[in-house]
Amino acid sequence: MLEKTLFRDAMSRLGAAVNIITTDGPAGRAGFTASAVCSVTDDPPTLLVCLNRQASVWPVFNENRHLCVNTLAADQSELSTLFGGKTPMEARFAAAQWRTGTTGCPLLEGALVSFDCQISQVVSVGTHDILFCQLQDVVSAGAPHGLVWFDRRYHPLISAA
Ligand SMILES: NC(=O)c1ccc[n+]([C@@H]2O[C@H](COP(=O)([O-])OP(=O)(O)OC[C@H]3O[C@@H](n4cnc5c(N)ncnc54)[C@H](O)[C@@H]3O)[C@@H](O)[C@H]2O)c1
Ligand SMILES: Cc1cc2c(cc1C)N(C[C@H](O)[C@H](O)[C@H](O)COP(=O)(O)O)c1[nH]c(=O)[nH]c(=O)c1N2
Repeated sequence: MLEKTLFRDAMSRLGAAVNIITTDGPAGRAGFTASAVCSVTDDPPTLLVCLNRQASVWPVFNENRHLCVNTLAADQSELSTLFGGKTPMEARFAAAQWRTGTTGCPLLEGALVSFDCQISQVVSVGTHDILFCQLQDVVSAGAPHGLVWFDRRYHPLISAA
């Protein structure tokens, strides 16, 4: 089998949007940073999120069955680091402004776009769960200045006027 480090080095060459995945419900509120997010199908509108089952947030997402994918703007990289592990949950949420989406999940103020979803299917592969998420609502912001995780660093993505 291919060395884990070889795989990670290769994957570091794939630029990806940076997202904060949030949830709220019977198991409480939680959020984590994810770059493993991808469109699946537009009928029904579905995306996927890969979540490590070792993450402290895993039991919360597993019980709530709803999540919101908040795609970060160029000026939100510090928030990504905060939600990227180890920080207590209250401190993560205290660093930004939120409102409640139609599913009850937290929507991040200033995000490029927020996909409010119901988890429709879960498939476990190795260390991760693939969460298939059916869209219930979508909220887009104005200026699309994005944020990309590439070569183990953040890069602003500025849309030409
Ligand atoms: N898909 C993921 O779970 C994922 C993705 C990015 C970053 N991370 C976390 O952030 C830390 C720092 O990442 P980095 O990009 O600076 O360096 P890294 O060398 O750990 O990772 C390089 C790339 O490999 C992939 N990757 C990393 N950990 C993975 C995992 N456990 N499962 C599947 N793919 C994985 C991602 O595409 C990542 O950008 C990682 O150690 C990891 O804990 C996890
Ligand atoms: C840029 C970037 C990108 C990702 C991550 C981190 C960072 C910094 N992390 C790790 C994830 O955010 C972290 O494991 C969770 O915050 C859970 O950490 P705790 O277990 O709560 O400390 C992550 N984890 C995951 O399960 N799927 C993913 O796609 C990603 N992507």
